[in-house]
Parts: sequence; C-alpha cells; structure tokens
Amino acid sequence: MTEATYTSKPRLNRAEHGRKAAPERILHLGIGNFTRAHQAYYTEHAPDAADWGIAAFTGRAGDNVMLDALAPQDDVYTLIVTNQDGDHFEVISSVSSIHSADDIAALRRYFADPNIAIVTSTVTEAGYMRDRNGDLDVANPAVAADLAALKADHDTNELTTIPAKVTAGLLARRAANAGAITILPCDNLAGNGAAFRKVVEQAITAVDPTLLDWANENVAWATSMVDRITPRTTDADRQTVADELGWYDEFPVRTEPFIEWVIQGDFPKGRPAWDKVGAVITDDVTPYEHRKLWLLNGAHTSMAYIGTLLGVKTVGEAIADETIRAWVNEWWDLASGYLTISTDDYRAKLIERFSNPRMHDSLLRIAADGSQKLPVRIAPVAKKALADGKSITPAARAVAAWILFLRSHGETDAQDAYLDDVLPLAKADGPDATRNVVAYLDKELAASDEFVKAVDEQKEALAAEAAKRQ
Ligand SMILES: NC(=O)c1ccc[n+]([C@@H]2O[C@H](COP(=O)([O-])OP(=O)(O)OC[C@H]3O[C@@H](n4cnc5c(N)ncnc54)[C@H](O)[C@@H]3O)[C@@H](O)[C@H]2O)c1
Ligand SMILES: O=P(O)(O)OC[C@@H](O)[C@@H](O)[C@H](O)[C@H](O)CO
Repeated sequence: MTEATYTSKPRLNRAEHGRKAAPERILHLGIGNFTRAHQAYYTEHAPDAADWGIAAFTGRAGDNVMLDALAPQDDVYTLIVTNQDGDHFEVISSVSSIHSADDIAALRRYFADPNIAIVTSTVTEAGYMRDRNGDLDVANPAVAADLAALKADHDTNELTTIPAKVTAGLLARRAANAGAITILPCDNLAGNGAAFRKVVEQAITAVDPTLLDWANENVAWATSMVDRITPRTTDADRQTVADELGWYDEFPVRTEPFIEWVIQGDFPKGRPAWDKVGAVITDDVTPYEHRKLWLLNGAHTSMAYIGTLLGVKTVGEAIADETIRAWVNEWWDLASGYLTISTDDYRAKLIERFSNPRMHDSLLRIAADGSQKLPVRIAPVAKKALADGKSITPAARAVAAWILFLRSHGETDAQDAYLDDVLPLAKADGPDATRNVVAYLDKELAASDEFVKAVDEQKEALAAEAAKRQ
C-alpha cells in the first residue's frame, strides 16, 4: 500500500456529513463493528429514524478504542458496503452517543430513563458469563465480585460483568418507576434471549430477589438472529474513505451487502419500524437461528482453525481451497439434516458470501473465543449425529482443529476469554488428554468413546495434511 494520507483530510463530522442526533431510545451494550453495520444500519434506514437514537456502551472495561475514535467525529461514521463490483459508501448517524463500559453511573441513568424502550447487546458469547451448564458462572471471580458489590450497595459503580450491569440497570429502572423495557440480544447464540434472561435472573436472585417480580412484569425478553459478515477495520479502509469521499474517518466499518435480522419478541414501549426495512418479525426465530449458527458460523469456526493450521489467512482463501471447501460441504450435509427450513439456496448464497473477492475477513477474527463457540456451533449437531448413528467426522474435525490451533497458536494468536482454562487442557498429552479438552466443550460428547476417538483421528489427519503442505 502507498503511504497513508487519510489523517490529512478534514474530519468527518455530524453537522456537515450526517443527520442530527436522534433522541436516545435504544441502549446498546457492546458497541463494535457489527453493531455499526447491522442494528445501527437498520435504525438509520427505518422510516422513523429521526425518533430513535442509540446510546451505546463499549462492552468491556478498557475497550475504549471505538469511543475515542468516534468522539471527535460526533459518533457518525462511514459504512463501506463491499459489493462485488465496487464499494458503496454512506454515513450512519443513528448512534447518538457512545460511553465507556466503565461508566456505570451513565448506564444507570439510561436504564432509569422512561424514554429508553429497548436494550440491545453484542457482547460476544463470552460476555454472558455462563458456565458449562449455561448458568451464571458464579465461580468466576469477576462475577462473584460484582454480585457481592451490588448486593452490598445497589449504587456501586464498581461493576465489570454484563449480567451484573443489567441487574444494576433494572434496579435503577424499578426505583425510577420508568416502566417496561425490551431486552433484545444480538449475539451469535441460539436462544440468545433465554440465555441472557437466565444469567440476568440468576444475578438478580443473588443481589435482590425482590426485583424478580418486577422484572417478570416489566421486562420483555426478545430473541434475535443477526447476520452480516463484518470484518475488522483496516488502514486500507480509512484510506479508501479519504480517497473516495475526501474526509478522515478514524473508524469506518466495512461490511458485506447481505444483511438479515429475524426478531421474536414484544416491544411494549415501541421500536423503530425495522420491519419496513427488511427485518423479519416472527413468532419463532429458532429455525432461522439454527440455520445461521450451524451453517454460517459452524463453517466459519471450522474454517478458522482448519485454515490457520493449513497456512490460510482469510475466509475467501479458505473457501477457495478445494480440500477445505469439501470439508465445509461435508459439515453442511450433516448439519442440514437437522434443520427444518430449506438450505439449498442458503448454502449457495453462503459460498457466494464467503467468496466475495473484495472482503478480506481474517480467520483470526473468527477464531476468537473458540471455547464459547464450539459448544453452540458444533456440539449440538455432533450430539444429534451420534444419537442417529451418522458420520461425526466433520464435527470431530472442527474440534480437532481447535485443539491443534491452541497447541500451535495458543501463546501467539489465539484469543479466548477462557484461554487460561483451555490452553493447558489442549496442550496436555496422555491417554485422557483429548477427552478432557472435549469435556470442557461438552460433557456428553466427552462421554462418547466414539467421538473422542474421532477427534483423535482427525487430529492426526489434520497434522498430516498440514505437514504435506509445508
Ligand atoms: N462481526 C460480525 O460479522 C458479527 C456478525 C454477527 C454477530 N456478531 C456479534 O457481535 C459480537 C461483536 O462482534 P464485533 O465484530 O462487533 O466485534 P468488535 O470487536 O468490533 O466489538 C466487540 C464488542 O464486544 C465487547 N466485548 C468483547 N468481549 C466481551 C466480553 N467478554 N464481555 C463484554 N463485552 C465484550 C467489546 O467491548 C466491544 O464493545 C460478536 O461476538 C457476535 O456475537 C458479529
Ligand atoms: O462474531 P463472532 O465472534 O461470534 O463469530 C465470528 C464470525 O463467525 C461471525 O462474526 C460472522 O461473521 C457473523 O456471524 C456473520 O453474521
């Protein structure tokens, strides 16, 4: 790339390039690139966009890069849609403000505001702070500290975990008599509404059980399937914006043309007319969630580890590799057997999306937090296949690739909220080593000799394939 000159351009700003900030009625937890390409895009395009602004918080303490980058440009940013034949640009203005994950006082104020109608989240699977049974992980020191602090003082500002923060927010909403609210998770997790509800209700029970009745009457738990592949921002994206639009945007976001949002739930205080701009409102989101999570995300997760082991860097390169593509198809054949909605066009579309030559989606982005992803993307299908006597090879291959990835990249590129737990397991040797690491993902799978043997076989097969390619 030629020398970057984007910082020499005038800064993107709301007054010149965007819309006036809309009144804040949506509270978002965990703003990242995906929120900006997806929920903020739908809200921007809704016919009632002028009535619905998003007040967003970063998800984790210290994750303030986006906050700092967008503040000098009034929280507006450039969305780059990567069409096959060129880029399409637009300025998104629907994020009215961004706050730090540490600003618990501000979070409380928003929850206590009766104008806030909806809370959305993209805090990653790890942000739910669940244990292996899907319960709130009270053994986690951060969770335990938050629950103790909030129990002792409902006004404490020393909170770091999402379930405790939401509990603090709901306590404030009850105290302010601010009325009903919808909580609408947008994380890649089947049944994200029920999963989020479970950990928040368990936090409430630990902190102040009297809040449970209030929450039952006032919180509408929605569930959603979200889809739009959104890679990390690069300097090349910043330069493209400067060259094509003439302004300096420190945090543009590049995404694909495809977009989907399927929502199940009630909105007692209203919602933007997202359905007028393509969002699907349904009574049963489950089939859509399984299709997306198993086919798209399951293939992503498999490719992330297999591809990295075989020296491939992006999704586009992985799907172009004949061997990896054949393995993805094998996974899709297996998973499709457990879906209740059609997959033929969906699979063809996925190949097209993964192959978009202008998207450079890094496998390492997708490889993050495998300890949280394999249990929801791969394990459910593996268990069904075992019970039905079907081939478990594609599922075992994904698990084997993750173990080998941790062994080879655990100290370098692997990012995982639970790395301290899984790395020693993955690196262990001995007769029960594979069973123990599989047990971290799923106890039922670990109890299956057939599955553990298949993972061992796939570890050998993948290592041989990697050696062949060197
Ligand atoms: N990028 C995509 O293609 C895509 C598509 C569909 C869904 N999603 C969902 O959005 C989430 C975020 O993806 P992104 O691309 O915006 O990532 P990002 O890195 O741009 O932003 C991640 C956000 O999540 C927060 N976060 C990360 N780990 C957390 C934790 N353990 N607890 C609380 N908050 C945490 C960060 O603070 C940040 O605000 C994904 O995990 C996924 O659930 C992403
Ligand atoms: O966002 P994650 O980390 O849960 O998963 C990584 C990718 O599989 C994911 O971001 C996809 O790109 C996305 O789910 C497409 O809609």
